[in-house]
Amino acid sequence: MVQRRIILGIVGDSAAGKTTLTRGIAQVLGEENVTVICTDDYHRYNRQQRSEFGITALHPDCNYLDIIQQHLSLLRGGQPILKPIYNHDTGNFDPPEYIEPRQFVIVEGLLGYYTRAARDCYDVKVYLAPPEDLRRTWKIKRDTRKRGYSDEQVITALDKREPDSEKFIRPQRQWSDVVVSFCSPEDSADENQEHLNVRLVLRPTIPHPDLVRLFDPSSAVDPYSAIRLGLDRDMGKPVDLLEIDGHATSEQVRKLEKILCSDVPSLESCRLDSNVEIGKVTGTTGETIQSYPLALTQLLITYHMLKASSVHQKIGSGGG
Ligand SMILES: Nc1ncnc2c1ncn2[C@@H]1O[C@H](COP(=O)(O)OP(=O)(O)OP(=O)(O)O)[C@@H](O)[C@H]1O
Ligand SMILES: O=C(CO)[C@H](O)[C@H](O)COP(=O)(O)O
Repeated sequence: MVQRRIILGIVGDSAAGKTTLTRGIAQVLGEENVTVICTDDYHRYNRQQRSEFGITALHPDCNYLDIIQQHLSLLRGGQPILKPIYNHDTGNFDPPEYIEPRQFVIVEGLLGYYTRAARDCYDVKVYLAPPEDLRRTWKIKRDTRKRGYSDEQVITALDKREPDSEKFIRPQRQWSDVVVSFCSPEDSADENQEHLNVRLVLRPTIPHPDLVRLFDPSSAVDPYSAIRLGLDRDMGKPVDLLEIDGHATSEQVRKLEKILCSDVPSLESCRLDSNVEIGKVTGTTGETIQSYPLALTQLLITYHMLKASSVHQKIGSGGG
């Protein structure tokens, strides 16, 4: 019997940090166990056509959502796909690629949760939602450095895309199990990305680790702690909120790490001490930064992937 694959969705607007988050999770799970699919490859039109037709890459009609759906379903069942390739250097399509899914499949892109049938294919759904000003900064720096655009071209494109971001991209937040927002500390005007905080909205749609163990029950809740857990509402629904500051100490980070590892022992080998790649991000000027908030976000998502995998193995072997 072909073992079904575990599928992680990472959805968010352009330059919201999807590739950065994905890279670390793939490293933690072991690159040899992971297939990464970017749904930019399913654009219906090339760059020139989009410009002629006056349609943005964010519009559902500009993407083969039906084929994404079919491919997700095939990948989940362990079947191969012939995936198109969109080339960001040329703005055109390359010959398609034959892909056989490995144990874990990470699907990152703009419209991954747009259709119900696609949403039903994921084991874990993450939505990336940095504040818009931070995302615009990331997009301008990334597109000018890596995709050959000028500052003015990126700003014009961002403004032109805004109505589609609002209408088609941002509403997908509601379908996610975890919303990840990296953001500058409130008291910091600069964009020192080494110290970005993370705000994790944890919806009760999947079972999260018992994070209350992070805190000493005998002491009062410390609102100034660098790791905080609370209750909140997101898009009108009750959620848990885990906040991790960029200046969290290694002691606090290890405590959280220990909780994740105690539930999923196979995470032990992925701890920050032994895994130098986790939490790494290429800064906007090309420098490499290591971020505890990013590392812990990657560990938490990996935790959910491994949990989903162990549940399916149990079901597959007839266990409860
Ligand atoms: N957690 C983070 N901390 C600091 N900088 C980040 C973080 N995530 C992303 N960035 C910055 O934003 C840029 C864009 O990120 P990334 O390429 O991961 O976005 P993306 O969502 O995959 O974009 P696209 O969908 O357009 O390909 C990165 O090159 C990096 O400079
Ligand atoms: O929103 C995007 C996600 O990466 C890109 O802008 C879209 O894929 C089109 O790519 P390009 O600008 O290279 O033609």
